[in-house]
Amino acid sequence: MTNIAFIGAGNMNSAIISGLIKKGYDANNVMVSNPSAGKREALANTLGIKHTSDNIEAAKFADFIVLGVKPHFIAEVCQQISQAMDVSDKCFISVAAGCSMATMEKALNKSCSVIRTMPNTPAQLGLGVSGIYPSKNTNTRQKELAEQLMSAVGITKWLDKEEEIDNIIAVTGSAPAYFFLFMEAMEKKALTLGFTEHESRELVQQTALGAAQMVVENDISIKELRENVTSKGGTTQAALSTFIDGGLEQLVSDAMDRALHRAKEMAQSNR
Ligand SMILES: NC(=O)C1=CN([C@@H]2O[C@H](COP(=O)(O)OP(=O)(O)OC[C@H]3O[C@@H](n4cnc5c(N)ncnc54)[C@H](O)[C@@H]3O)[C@@H](O)[C@H]2O)C=CC1
Ligand SMILES: O=C(O)[C@@H]1CCC=N1
Repeated sequence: MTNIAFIGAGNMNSAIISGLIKKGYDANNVMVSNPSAGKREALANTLGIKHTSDNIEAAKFADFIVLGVKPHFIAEVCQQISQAMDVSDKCFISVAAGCSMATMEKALNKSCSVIRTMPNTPAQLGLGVSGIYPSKNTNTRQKELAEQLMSAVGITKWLDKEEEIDNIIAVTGSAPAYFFLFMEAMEKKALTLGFTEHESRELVQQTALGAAQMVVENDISIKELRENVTSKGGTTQAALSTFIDGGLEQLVSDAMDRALHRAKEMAQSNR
């Protein structure tokens, strides 16, 4: 089994590591590195993986290095590692939004393999979606490993162009938060209707789960599923017309455009 190092013990790397270990990847082959001890130790204690505060130690341990730090730290971490060792046989896989392949390749200063991936936090449950875009220097074995890593935590979509990573951010990377925002709003309203906090959450989460599962298990379109709930002149139609009159579809489209645009802006400032 290949040793994998995760640089950063934050939300995204934790989600991937949890998913990977749940899928049966040997914890002895996984090391996480993070400067502060709290999240790193909690993760290591829960999952039995190795941990360190030293990125160099983690990078020496592994051939496959997952960069899960904020986008503006990616180049700095690449530089730190490439200055400390020969990285030519290593594969760097970045989960960062808004940090380009060119920026990483420059910071690594070697023609090693770099892969950009864009997962999302449902990876924690094995229900993630990851876009994957490999550099020209990535060999078949490294691509297979990337596929093994990301498919352990959900479905994968290999991309032909780097720009498509930004589209994936808008459609899946940021998108769990869109649904959470909607569920939060429903939960708040349920409270005002007299349900307890526990009841409000349970009612909303079960409805969201049921709706998502209906989409998964039915061959009919999402539009048709919606129409099946909507009796003519009934309560659902009354609710939906409020969303439609409020411009929900345009709002969603604008929000996704904003995510896309922000990814490009970040890539410029993280050069
Ligand atoms: N949270 C999400 O839903 C998603 C996040 N991403 C990407 O994942 C990356 C990380 O995001 P989050 O996990 O949300 O952030 P986070 O803030 O939860 O995690 C970042 C972690 O990196 C650590 N760190 C900071 N500097 C470090 C260094 N020099 N060496 C090692 N560790 C260091 C921090 O202590 C922190 O634990 C970002 O680049 C983001 O674009 C991608 C897809 C989804
Ligand atoms: O908000 C962000 O920038 C990251 C990338 C996708 C999800 N979270």
